[in-house]
Amino acid sequence: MEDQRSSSHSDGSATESSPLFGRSYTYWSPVEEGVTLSWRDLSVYVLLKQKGQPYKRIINNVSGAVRAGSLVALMGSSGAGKTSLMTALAYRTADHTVVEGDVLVNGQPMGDYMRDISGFMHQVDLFIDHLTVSEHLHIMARLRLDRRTTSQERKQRVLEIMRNLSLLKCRRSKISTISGGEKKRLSFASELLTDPPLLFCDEPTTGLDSYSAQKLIAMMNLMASSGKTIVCTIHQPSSQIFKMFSQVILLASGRLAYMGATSNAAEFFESLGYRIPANYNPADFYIRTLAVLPVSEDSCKQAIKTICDHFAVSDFAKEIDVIVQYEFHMARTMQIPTLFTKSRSSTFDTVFTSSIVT
Ligand SMILES: Nc1ncnc2c1ncn2[C@@H]1O[C@H](COP(=O)(O)OP(=O)(O)OP(=O)(O)O)[C@@H](O)[C@H]1O
Repeated sequence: MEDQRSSSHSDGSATESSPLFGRSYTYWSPVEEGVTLSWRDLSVYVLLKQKGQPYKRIINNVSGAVRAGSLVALMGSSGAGKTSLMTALAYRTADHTVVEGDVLVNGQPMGDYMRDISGFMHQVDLFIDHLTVSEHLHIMARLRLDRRTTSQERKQRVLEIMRNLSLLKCRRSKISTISGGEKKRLSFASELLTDPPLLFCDEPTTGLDSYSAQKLIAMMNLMASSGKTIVCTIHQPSSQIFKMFSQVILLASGRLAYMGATSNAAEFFESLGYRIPANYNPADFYIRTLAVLPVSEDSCKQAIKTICDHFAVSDFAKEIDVIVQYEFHMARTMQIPTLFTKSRSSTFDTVFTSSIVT
């Protein structure tokens, strides 16, 4: 039987495959193989423009990995750092933001190519209201698809996307007249035109009724099972929607409170004495447990710190760490430089260590 870890090409060159993903490291092709995203010691800072406190740390030294074919829920109470972490992983941070740490995409340091291999669905839909659904998608196809794509191929792609996202029946409707659910699906469709292997979605279900939200996440789940990697920030998913996510990342005050299989989160919280009451939505329970309530701010912060500290040394964290270490080890073995620092301003170095507000 062939050894899964190593094989050789017809040209005799050695190939090392990840025992975790069966992926080759001798060439880099996220489109063919799906994307595994891994990050190590990632921190995000924002520029405050205040005297004496120029930077505030909003993501605090987190490491993690998301496998190809996963649908990941990035959750936490308001202000926990969900959007900040996701935009950093998507290489789409704002100018006033500094990201420190390493992010690898299938063992390669992330870079400007992220825009070519990933889609980003924004929380707020930006459309020209008087266009029809079909017109909007044709314009987006012209802008986003490879220049060599023929007009016939573009038409075909738009038709296929409308069919897959149940937009055919409203294709001739002006965007101003379609429903909230249809708008969300149109926004998602625009990101899917180029068929990116990696998708980031910022609160895709906000403003949707439960049926439309479930339908959208079910579509994402289907896409993930065909190999895409999809990361979503999400607020208050129903139990049914929450179960559709294979992995969950729980953030609290910029730290990791849990990351791993959605189905294992309850076990971790239970090990710390937080048992989900019967008939309670697990997603709501985690968010409540990690919320800082104004009436008991200090004790909430202490409880959150305890949870994050326990998670950092838990078996769940070790499991993730194995993947992260492996990805970085392979990058090192293949002599790929992993250092990644985005939008680091020249003033950053001089003020950095003395001025961080956490
Ligand atoms: N430009 C900024 N200046 C100062 N603070 C900021 C800035 N951007 C973000 N923050 C703070 O960083 C923290 C994390 O923000 P982020 O938007 O990532 O949180 P979130 O979990 O996505 O929140 P929400 O669920 O409310 O959208 C918040 O406390 C926010 O106020």
